[in-house]
Amino acid sequence: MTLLLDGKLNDEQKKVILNDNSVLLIACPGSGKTRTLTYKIAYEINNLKSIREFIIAITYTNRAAEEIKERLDKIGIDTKQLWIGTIHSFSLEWIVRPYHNCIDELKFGFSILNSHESEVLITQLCKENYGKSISYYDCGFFVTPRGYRLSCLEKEKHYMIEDVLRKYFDILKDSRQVDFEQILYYAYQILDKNPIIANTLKDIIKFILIDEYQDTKEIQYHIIAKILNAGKGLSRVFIVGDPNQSIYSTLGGFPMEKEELEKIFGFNLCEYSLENNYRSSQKMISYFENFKVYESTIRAEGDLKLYSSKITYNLSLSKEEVVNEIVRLIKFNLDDECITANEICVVAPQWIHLGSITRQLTSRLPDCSFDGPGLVPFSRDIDNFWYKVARLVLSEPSPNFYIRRLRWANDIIKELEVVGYSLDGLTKKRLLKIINSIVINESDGLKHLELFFGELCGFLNLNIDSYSSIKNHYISFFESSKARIERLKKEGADFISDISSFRRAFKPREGITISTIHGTKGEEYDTVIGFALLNDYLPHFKDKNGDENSNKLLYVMSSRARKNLHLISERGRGVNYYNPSGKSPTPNLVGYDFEYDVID
Ligand SMILES: Nc1ncnc2c1ncn2[C@@H]1O[C@H](COP(=O)(O)OP(=O)(O)OP(=O)(O)O)[C@@H](O)[C@H]1O
Repeated sequence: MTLLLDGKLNDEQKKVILNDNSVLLIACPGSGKTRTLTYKIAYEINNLKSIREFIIAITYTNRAAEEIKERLDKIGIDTKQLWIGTIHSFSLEWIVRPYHNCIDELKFGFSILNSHESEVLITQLCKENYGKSISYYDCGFFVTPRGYRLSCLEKEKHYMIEDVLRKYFDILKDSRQVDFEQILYYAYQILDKNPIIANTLKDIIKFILIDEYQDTKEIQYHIIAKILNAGKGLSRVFIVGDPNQSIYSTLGGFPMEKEELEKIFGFNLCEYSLENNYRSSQKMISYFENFKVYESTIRAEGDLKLYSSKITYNLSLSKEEVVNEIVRLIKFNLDDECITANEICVVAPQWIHLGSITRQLTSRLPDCSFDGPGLVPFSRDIDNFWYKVARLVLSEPSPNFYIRRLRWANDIIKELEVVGYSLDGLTKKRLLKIINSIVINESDGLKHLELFFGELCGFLNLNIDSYSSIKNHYISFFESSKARIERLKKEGADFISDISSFRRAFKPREGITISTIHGTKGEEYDTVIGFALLNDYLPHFKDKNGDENSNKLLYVMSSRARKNLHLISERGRGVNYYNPSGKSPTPNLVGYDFEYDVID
């Protein structure tokens, strides 16, 4: 395939792509996983024998799916026979929607409860039944082939949570609603009880890719296994990830062992690894290798291989001095290291520390802009029809985004077709033109969208009262966005309801990023500044596997940095009667004997 000769792939990557068997690929940080996946998909699309065959690529987030789609567009690959998205979307589109009549609870139809609606319902049940003893945040659960498991680490709360969830599931059953986790459960049940369905799917699905397998849940492996098993080795799989970066174990994610994968799939996997890191300096790699939980080889191969990284660790500051120190480090990176603001990321282990630091940094560095945590004023529910429309309303109609926006317009057209709206010659290009032509003069973001949607419906002659799912999505989009804006305003983000905050969600990354460590998964920056690296936060005080999980988080955080890394374990946080000197530094950092740099 000539595409593989375009010089963008190294020999390791090429070998993996050209392997025509099923593959397990362990890819170290910065080894070009996304590039390898993109070319592998291109290669497999090229090898399909019939127009009825499909390739399925399962990504951890919708954002990763978008990125791969865009890269395929760029290299000119026709993606008609590719389906790419999260396991939830796959399970819904390919299994639960087409075969819901195999499940008693769903056979008379069902609707999807989005995460906001689920939060409202569980919050109400907690309050009604247990006052303030438990909250929505205690009630996290994930499904397994044998039923659901709670993610709350406080065992003494479990009997209350189980009671609330029982009531919650009963309400969902009576109202024929399904939440996100249940999509996986029902998909598994459908395949498990009806082997003929897996048999039909295996004839269409010739190849399945799973990205970030280290964060894949047991039930997800088993859903895929049902299809592969039916194929008796004729449908192939390509699994890629890095066990050292498995940071979602509380949500049930884990890297399944090769032997176990082979057992459930019913065939052998060829194991490969990508060991060249194109991101970081050798010094940075040597630093983060210390946090490895699984053995692996990592070689610096990028342009920054010999870069003289600054790696600092400060444990003497008080919490009152943290902002000053972060400002000093940002200025050092901007002024002395000539690093741009876009390439700096400030991280902490938990959300609670980020709101106030964003506000303080914004006022201390007025010339810098910040891409803060959760600063998106509407809910990003990818399955919501009006979210899909909002993406087009809020993104810039520039040539750079034309292909992406055309694809988004196509998603809307498909959705309109599904609900039975007569398209009457409406194409994606025409829809885009209509949207680009609408002008609304309203600075409040939600009002702006309301007016825009109204105009658009007028143009399309679309009466939303005639389409129940579109109407429900409308209500849900505005209700969840209002709730989100209220919460963000309470946290001090007064500017959040302005249309400019809405638009920012679809602009390329701008300014200094502020994020949790989890939120930096898959990202890369020149400089990473980590603070609140303290015992109880990292590792979390209830984490029974704290030592291993804190190593993995430190590994993920440090491996995002290309050039510089600055770590801070400040004193004086969490001071109380029993703990007058506050939380101590993260043990895995204090115990690491490294010759840190000092920046005067
Ligand atoms: N063959 C190659 N030659 C040179 N650079 C490459 C090659 N493959 C990938 N890269 C570059 O390496 C960098 C890291 O790639 P990418 O972000 O895909 O890594 P990753 O494996 O997903 O990392 P992580 O698991 O840490 O998120 C990117 O800047 C990418 O352009």
